[in-house]
Amino acid sequence: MKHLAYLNKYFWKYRWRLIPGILFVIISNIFGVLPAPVIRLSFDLVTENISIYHLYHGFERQKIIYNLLGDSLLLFGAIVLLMAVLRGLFLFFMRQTIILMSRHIEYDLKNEIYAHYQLLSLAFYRRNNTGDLMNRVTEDVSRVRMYLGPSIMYAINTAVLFLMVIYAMLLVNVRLAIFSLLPLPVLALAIYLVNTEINHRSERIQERLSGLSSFVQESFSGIRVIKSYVRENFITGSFRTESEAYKTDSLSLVKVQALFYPVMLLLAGMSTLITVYVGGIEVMKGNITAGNIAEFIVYVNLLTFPVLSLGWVTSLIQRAAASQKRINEYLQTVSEIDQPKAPEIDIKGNIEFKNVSFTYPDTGITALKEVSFSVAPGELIAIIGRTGSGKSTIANLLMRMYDCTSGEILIDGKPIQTLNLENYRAQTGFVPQEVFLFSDTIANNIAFSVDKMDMPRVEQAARSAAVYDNIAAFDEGFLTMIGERGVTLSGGQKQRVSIARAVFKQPKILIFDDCLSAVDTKTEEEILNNLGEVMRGRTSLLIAHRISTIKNADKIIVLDNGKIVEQGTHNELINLKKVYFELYEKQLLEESESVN
Ligand SMILES: Nc1ncnc2c1ncn2[C@@H]1O[C@H](COP(=O)(O)OP(=O)(O)OP(=O)(O)O)[C@@H](O)[C@H]1O
Repeated sequence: MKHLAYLNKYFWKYRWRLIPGILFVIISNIFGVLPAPVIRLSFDLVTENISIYHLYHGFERQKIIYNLLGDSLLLFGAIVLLMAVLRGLFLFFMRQTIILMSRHIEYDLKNEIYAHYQLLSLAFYRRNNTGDLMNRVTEDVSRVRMYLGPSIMYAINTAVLFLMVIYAMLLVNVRLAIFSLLPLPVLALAIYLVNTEINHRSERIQERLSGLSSFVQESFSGIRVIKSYVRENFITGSFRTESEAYKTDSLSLVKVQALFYPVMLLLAGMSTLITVYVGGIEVMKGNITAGNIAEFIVYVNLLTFPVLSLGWVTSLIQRAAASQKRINEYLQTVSEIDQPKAPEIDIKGNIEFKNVSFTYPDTGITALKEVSFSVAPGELIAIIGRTGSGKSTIANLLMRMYDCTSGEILIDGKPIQTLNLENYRAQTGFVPQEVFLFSDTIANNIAFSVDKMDMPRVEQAARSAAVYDNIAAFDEGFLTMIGERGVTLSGGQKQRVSIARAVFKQPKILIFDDCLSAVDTKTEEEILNNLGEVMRGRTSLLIAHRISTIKNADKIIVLDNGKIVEQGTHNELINLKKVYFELYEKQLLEESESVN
């Protein structure tokens, strides 16, 4: 329950919906209880007057008594009807305030969680899977809403009604009151147990369902592999097994649900039965009137639904508390990357790594060891090395996706951690190794860094990335949709759109993480020539595997197993005749073999 206390700030925010809501609950219950004494009056009226009516048998007066009785009953009926209408009206207001409040809070909470997600570091996203992150904004928030809306509403309703009805019952007859209320706690407990079991089984079904959809999603994504390995039958079989488990669980849920209504009706019926039996004895003793029995039956019926909802509400609150606990875990997670409130400055592009070592927090892999190098503004630095040698890690640290474990990274002589993070990232263009494009138009993908579209700049960026002609060849040009429901770009086209996105930003520092691997050497040359223009006056960091890509760099760093093993210009490194030279020879050999 303490986890739900987090939501109290929202109750305060929406207090002018909650307080009238509670008032409407009270008023609607008054109109719910009042018909009971009216019904008692009308019952007693009939029983008392029926003998007088018979007494005047054969007399003119009998008709008058009959009419009088009829009129009075009609009046009582009209009063009961009016009360029901008024009760309905206030129930409507109650929903309009409390349920609406829950929807507003649901909206606020979703936004709060999502905004918090945006602040969290890359390491957080590595630690948690996407499905789990999504569930907290959707499923968990929906469960919390059930607490904020229906649970609170029914809980208040039950409390108010209980107080009113039990007070009214005790006023009439204590013994009858105790007897008629006796089965209700049993009813509440039974409903709670059945409900818990229903929730338990529903949860299992939900897990099965998400397992099933993940399975289907993965098999559709990997359909090419499935077909080429002729595994369709195997996959269909696996799907059938998953579906079978889902069916079995669904059937077991239906069995428990089938129990729900009979148990409820049986126990509610017991209350009425006891009321009539004990009430009858009390009438015979002369303690109460027959009208009181009718009145009590109305009371018992009034209490049945709140008692039912008590079990339901308890399990809803339990589920909401578990969900809020999960939500709080994320909301209380703070990003490892702190964002200092430093002033915004224009960076020049001087980069210096001083004895930088880095260990990935989630895996404990030390990816960089005592790395030191510096780049002057406007220089092009290239990094080459075997896979897993730590090249992308340098790019990650430079984008401040992580902070280094030891050593220091200086930008224009200032430690990177002291810079205004948003301002710094806004002046840095990053082309990641794994291309990611949004399901949107090509133009919007390229102009992702700005709110307002600038078509000439988009076209220029596309030219620099040597992808302009490809885009122009599409029927809708830059307005072509890409992604799930749009055209599928080739690997090389995607890489170039991704480059155009970074170039569009016109940043002070450009980082290309192995982003020319999917283009042929001719296109690579074209891109590098174009980028030569773009990169003038900007510091660039080019990560690559091919020496042809980087040989014109001002400085080349050769990484091996997280350490810098050589650094210098292409000619200097060739003259060293060590690691770089060997790599060069090997690549030349591979090229001449592929030509032959
Ligand atoms: N997000 C991560 N979390 C944990 N470990 C990581 C992460 N990214 C990389 N590593 C590990 O760090 C080491 C260096 O990886 P990195 O991606 O920097 O190499 P790379 O030189 O860019 O390789 P490639 O050329 O294959 O892209 C590897 O051992 C890798 O397994």
